Amino acid sequence: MSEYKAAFLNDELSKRTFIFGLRLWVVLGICVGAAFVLLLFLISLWFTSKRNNTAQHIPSQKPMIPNVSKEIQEIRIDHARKPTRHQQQPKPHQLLALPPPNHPLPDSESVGTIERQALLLPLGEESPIGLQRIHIEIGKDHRISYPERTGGSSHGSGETRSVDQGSIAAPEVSHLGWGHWYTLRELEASTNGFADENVIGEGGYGIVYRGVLADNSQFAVKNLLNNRGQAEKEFKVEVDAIGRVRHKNLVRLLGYCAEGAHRMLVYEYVDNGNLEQWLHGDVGPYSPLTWEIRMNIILGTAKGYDFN
Ligand SMILES: Nc1ncnc2c1ncn2[C@@H]1O[C@H](COP(=O)(O)OP(=O)(O)OP(=O)(O)O)[C@@H](O)[C@H]1O
Repeated sequence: MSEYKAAFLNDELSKRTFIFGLRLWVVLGICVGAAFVLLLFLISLWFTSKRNNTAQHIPSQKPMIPNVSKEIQEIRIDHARKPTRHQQQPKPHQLLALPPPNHPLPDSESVGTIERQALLLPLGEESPIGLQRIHIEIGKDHRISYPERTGGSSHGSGETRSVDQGSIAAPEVSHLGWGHWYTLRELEASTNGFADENVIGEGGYGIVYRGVLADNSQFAVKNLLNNRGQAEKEFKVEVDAIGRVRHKNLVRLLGYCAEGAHRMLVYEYVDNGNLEQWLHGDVGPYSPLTWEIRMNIILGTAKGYDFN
């Protein structure tokens, strides 16, 4: 019986069809192959659409990866006044300028070759952005000369509004060795009087505001809290450690303001958010930080801590 069936099947499959006279088993084979290819195609389509949906869940206000807004150049500073290793420890937010994936990281040797460099502008020069700057020369005694100040704090809201003209005194801090001295009035004007809507963050030592200069460039100014003289301490450490150093993994300190009891630090503005936001913030169901990016963050952080 089974032999009969096999012979019958053989006969049937060997019959020629109307499709180019091909035998039935050939046609069936072609159909099975085509169905298999179609199935593979549909599966790949499904995977592609799933991936696209995932990408759409990532918030659009943030870039896919924390790109470097711009490269921070290294500078060479005076060896004799090189801060101690302890002083140079940058804080996490200062490592915001993260290297993009595949970006070659600086080797610590190239960063560590530090020499004297004149960084500062002539005394009393009026800057193109309308801010009067102090000029400090890295010289033998590292002293700072202050231009004659006229006028004082005049507008704005927030805690600095209470500062009247009479309370504006020459900074008591000297021997800073570096920096641009901004007046309280100038910083008030560019932060809309330290308005709440200009707040971009708050740390353990003070509130950070976004400021906009006349040429539309932005900066970040940290108004140091003065709890039991903490502002003065933090101010000195920050200016001494960061002020004279430029490194691609460190946010650059542009200058400072020291008037009366007020101590403020002016940084370049880095619009990348902070590391905590990227690691623990609302970035959607899937973090855009790939392992490669995470490795670069870790390496960049380590390099930032070790740029002696
Ligand atoms: N230069 C900057 N550009 C843009 N945002 C900044 C800048 N500096 C600070 N911020 C924002 O302000 C927040 C607070 O910064 P801040 O330096 O005061 O605190 P911190 O470093 O996070 O903590 P702490 O000072 O207590 O160690 C940062 O997390 C960051 O979001």
